[in-house]
Amino acid sequence: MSGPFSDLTDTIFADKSVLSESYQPEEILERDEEIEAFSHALQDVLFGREPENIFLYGKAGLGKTAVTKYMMEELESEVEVREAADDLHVHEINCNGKTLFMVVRRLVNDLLSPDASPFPKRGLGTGDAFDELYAQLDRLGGTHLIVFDEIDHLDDVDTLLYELPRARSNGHITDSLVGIIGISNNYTFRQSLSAKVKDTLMETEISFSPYDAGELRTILRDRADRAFVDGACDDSAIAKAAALSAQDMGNARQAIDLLRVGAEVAEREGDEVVDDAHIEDARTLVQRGRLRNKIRDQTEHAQYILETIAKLEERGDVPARSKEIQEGYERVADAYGATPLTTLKSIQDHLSDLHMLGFLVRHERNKGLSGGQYYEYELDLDPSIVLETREDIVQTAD
Ligand SMILES: Nc1ncnc2c1ncn2[C@@H]1O[C@H](COP(=O)(O)OP(=O)(O)OP(=O)(O)O)[C@@H](O)[C@H]1O
Repeated sequence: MSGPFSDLTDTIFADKSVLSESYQPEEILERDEEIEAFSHALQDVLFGREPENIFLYGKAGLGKTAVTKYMMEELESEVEVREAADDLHVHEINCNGKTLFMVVRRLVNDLLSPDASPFPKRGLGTGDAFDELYAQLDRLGGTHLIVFDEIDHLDDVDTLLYELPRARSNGHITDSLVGIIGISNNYTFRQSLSAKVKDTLMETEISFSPYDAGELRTILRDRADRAFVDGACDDSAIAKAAALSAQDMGNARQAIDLLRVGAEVAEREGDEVVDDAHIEDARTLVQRGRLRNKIRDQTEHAQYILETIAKLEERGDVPARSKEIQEGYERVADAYGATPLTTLKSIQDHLSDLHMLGFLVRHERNKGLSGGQYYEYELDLDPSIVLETREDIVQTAD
């Protein structure tokens, strides 16, 4: 019997998971200098000495997390064979959206013995959480490396960076050693710290620069060898994905995404080899995906305004003045059962924000001799993206 799946065979992918976000490469390519600096900073761990603090800086997708995971695994296996090294414990925590209390509490809970009850969410303060953290570190002993991802997002990072690195010299811990590894997208993070912390924090800084097209080609070729059936991906497709990502931000995640989506396009079209044209299509799809997310991030009323302009645009009624947009917006908001914003000024504020965010093009008009100046607006993206995204949002809300 033949069904919808019976004709499907995988002629392109040998192991698609190699192109997924969760895949951890066995080998890190094109980051020799960063790995060298990282090993140097970590070497004290092998001799049972207090680790250096390490801060990694760099924009998204430049390998900070991949390199850190790789270094931690390599260090863990080296520690096993070194007599002078203490037991090594690695802890990882993402600081985005967390308070200092939440972060310290999470660490305490990671360290507690499995039968102990978790540190309470309420009733105790950050000082109590630090006391418990120190007690647990000493209970376990050994060396603890704590990786704080997105450390610049932490609310009271000054306290963390004042307390933890000095825990031993201040006598809070005696039987354990602690090192901090901070990861941040923000190069000015260090400048934002208080003078007290800046003066006392001794750290090694490692900065990750954007990959160039050649480096991205090496990374992609290695992934492609594992991900695809032999001969299923043209070298020129790899070069194209590398070049497009290098032109943008030199982001390896983006380059890998282009390759994966390009291969999916080829597969859908029934082609057996991924080529440049598939990568071009992938770029359009990825860009559309990014725009959709950007639309979803807008407030409800900003989205109604975008939807209004998209509808005006489909009827050929753009560029439009804010008064016309307001009339359309009121109908759109009503249709969703929402109470529309009432003043023209609030619509104009939204329009100005949406223009700043790159959603709208704004034209300045003068009324000639009668004086006065006003603006007209139209979308700076395909109206179908706005309308489709809105439809999706409405459907998932139902
Ligand atoms: N040098 C490299 N060799 C192999 N794979 C890499 C390399 N650099 C990055 N990657 C891959 O690219 C993707 C993004 O890298 P990673 O998550 O390490 O970036 P990041 O700098 O931590 O970015 P973010 O701040 O966005 O988390 C991952 O899939 C990672 O495996």
